[in-house]
Amino acid sequence: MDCVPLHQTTLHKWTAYINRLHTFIHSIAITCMIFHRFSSFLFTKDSLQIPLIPWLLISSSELLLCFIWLMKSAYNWRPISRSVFLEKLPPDEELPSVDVFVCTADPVREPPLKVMNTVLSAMALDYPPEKLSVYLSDDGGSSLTLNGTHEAWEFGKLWVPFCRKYGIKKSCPEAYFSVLDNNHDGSKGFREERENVEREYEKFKEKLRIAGENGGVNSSQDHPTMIEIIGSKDSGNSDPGKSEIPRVVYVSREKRPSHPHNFKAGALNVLLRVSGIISNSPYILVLDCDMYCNDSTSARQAMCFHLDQRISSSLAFVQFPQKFCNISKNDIYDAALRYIFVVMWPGMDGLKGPILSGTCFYIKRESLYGSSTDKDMDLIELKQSFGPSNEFIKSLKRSSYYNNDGFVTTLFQETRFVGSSTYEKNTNWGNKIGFLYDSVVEDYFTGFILHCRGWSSVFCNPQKPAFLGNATTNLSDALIQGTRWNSGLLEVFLSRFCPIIYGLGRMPLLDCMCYAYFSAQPLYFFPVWCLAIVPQLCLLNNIHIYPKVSSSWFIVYSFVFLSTLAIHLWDVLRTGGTIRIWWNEWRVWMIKSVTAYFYGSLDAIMKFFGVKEASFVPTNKVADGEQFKRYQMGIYDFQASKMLLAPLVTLVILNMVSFFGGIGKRILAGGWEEMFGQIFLSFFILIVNYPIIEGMILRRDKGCIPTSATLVSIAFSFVILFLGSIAFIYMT
Ligand SMILES: O=c1ccn([C@@H]2O[C@H](COP(=O)(O)OP(=O)(O)O[C@H]3O[C@H](CO)[C@@H](O)[C@H](O)[C@H]3O)[C@@H](O)[C@H]2O)c(=O)[nH]1
Ligand SMILES: [Mn+2]
Repeated sequence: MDCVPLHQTTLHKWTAYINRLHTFIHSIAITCMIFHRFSSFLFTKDSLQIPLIPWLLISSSELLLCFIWLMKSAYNWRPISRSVFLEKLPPDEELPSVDVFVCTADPVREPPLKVMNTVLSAMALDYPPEKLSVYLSDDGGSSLTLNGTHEAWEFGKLWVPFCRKYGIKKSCPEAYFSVLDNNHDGSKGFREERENVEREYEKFKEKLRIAGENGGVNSSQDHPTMIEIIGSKDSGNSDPGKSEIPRVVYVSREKRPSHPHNFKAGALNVLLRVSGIISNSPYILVLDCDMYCNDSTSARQAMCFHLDQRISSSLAFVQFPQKFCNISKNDIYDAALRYIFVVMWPGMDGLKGPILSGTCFYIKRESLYGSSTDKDMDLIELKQSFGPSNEFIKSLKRSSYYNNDGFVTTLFQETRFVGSSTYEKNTNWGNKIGFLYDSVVEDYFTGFILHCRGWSSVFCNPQKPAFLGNATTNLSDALIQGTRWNSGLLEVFLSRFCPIIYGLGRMPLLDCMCYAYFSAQPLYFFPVWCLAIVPQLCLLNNIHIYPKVSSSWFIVYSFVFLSTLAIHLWDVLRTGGTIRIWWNEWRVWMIKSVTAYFYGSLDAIMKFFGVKEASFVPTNKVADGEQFKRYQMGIYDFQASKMLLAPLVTLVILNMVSFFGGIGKRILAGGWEEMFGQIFLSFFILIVNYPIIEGMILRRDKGCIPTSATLVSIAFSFVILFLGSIAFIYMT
């Protein structure tokens, strides 16, 4: 059979050349720098005489920065982009079926209306409806969500045919009705129908609102399995092959306090089993409850890769970028995670493919079943891996099937069985099959193991965002979320699956470096903390740690500094960013290093020593009006816990003291040449973190830094300064 190419790949040759050249030059510079750092300490008796402890801290920081930079350079090696040929897809009858998994966990932090919009947007995907099933996992076990699903189904009966009839791509009702549609304004029939659907949508919203007001409280940690195939009773559709709207299944797995439920990964694995028994589609779209489909053609786009015979056999998943509808122009918290989706993922796409990113991906079911589906496994072995359900084991060998009315009670019982909290006991779920449990960033870890097993992935980043979600738009939420991610990432780094060790030999070196960078990234906290404290204390105590301005070694250090700034600027500008974004990303990086990376690392280290258990606080999806306004205006909102603020403010105060103190001393005692590097470093830290100074001194609104946090930080800074001076007097 002829192999029709369904997509095409473009290598960004010039970008790759420039990147590689930079990597080469920068490597030479950092080698010189490290050489100087060590030789000036060990051999020469020149003017750089640093006491042992500061030297150790500074040199290990520099080494760590170099190591992380080296890993990161792999992302720049071979950036590509891709485009698809939708018109070359096989006819609808030949398309494989798709199961959509939507996860929700908490009706308060994740309002049912949002979740239902996601469900509806998935129901209205531009795909044969009989080949589409939408599964909603409700970890909260909330009657509000179940009730909402019923209402969504009712409204879906109107919404889905409406989208199909008029080819509406923005298939999320809330998003669709919030903009005036001028594509179709000519036809009167359309306008009438749109008005009618909009009225029904308002009614639907009202019903959810009223239910929300009267809703009871459920125990999200302790409830039985609850599975319902919505609308199966009243579908009245004698010919399921011709159904108008996709099947919707509500799944709330059993949760008991005595059994670990493994958070989102656990929920997804239950969906894998339940859907295996019900529809067993070969491809699965995974969505977070706040990520709606913004372009209904995404399933077809994904099929342009999954069905392209040049790559399909080893392709595990097609990852779309996470994009957000609530990002402001300045995006002061870098909530869009811009760098990840515009620089890193396209870079990995040129290698074995991007990292699995939690949501917005179409994955091949088979890839999640590990090597256990080998044909020659017998029933006992299969049951040891997959658990005792016969029906589920049967599904492993059977291709997808759709039976609406043929769905009998015994099968239904079986779905409840596979959703029970003890089902996975002594099986390979979460360990070798399904989404993996070893890290709270189940996406990163599962993707890593898939790549280790030889699967590849593809990054599909169309002009029109295929999915849109809600990003965290306040400092507190962003840092709490970042702490969880970084804890999970470092957890992998510290485990036996550490990418640079486990990955080597299982995947190409460059991919290995990309994975290593990601999991080592929380360690940025160490150099950032050190370089924001040690040179400053040295400055105040007349110890110089960088070469004199007139020395040629000074050029090496300056070059490393400027070249790091420059390559980042190049990355931002070549991907359509601005200087402002570049500067902003620096600031966010520093803020995160001091807080989220730091606490994330602490968390991971405590888990490593068994002092702490894994936890997953779902991110808040309800925006505070005032905070959101400030975010939109580009004004930092420092309403966060002291635990998050104190480190930031302390370091800023410390740098203010050392900057002004350092200059004062130079005026009195001279020594500008030796101390220039350190004075500049403090200056740089201060201008990058200017909003913190502003929030502490100049602002008096609700989002400013609370006086109590400032006082605590002043106390901390004095302790550090005091300890620093004692240590230096003692050492020198
Ligand atoms: O016990 C849980 C906890 C969470 N979730 C769901 O998981 C999703 C992601 O949770 P969220 O609180 O939104 O976390 P984020 O940090 O925003 O999520 C990012 O990071 C996660 C890994 O930490 C990935 O799984 C996500 O896809 C990615 O968007 C949401 O739909 C939740 O409802 C569950 O189903 N069960
Ligand atoms: Mn989220």
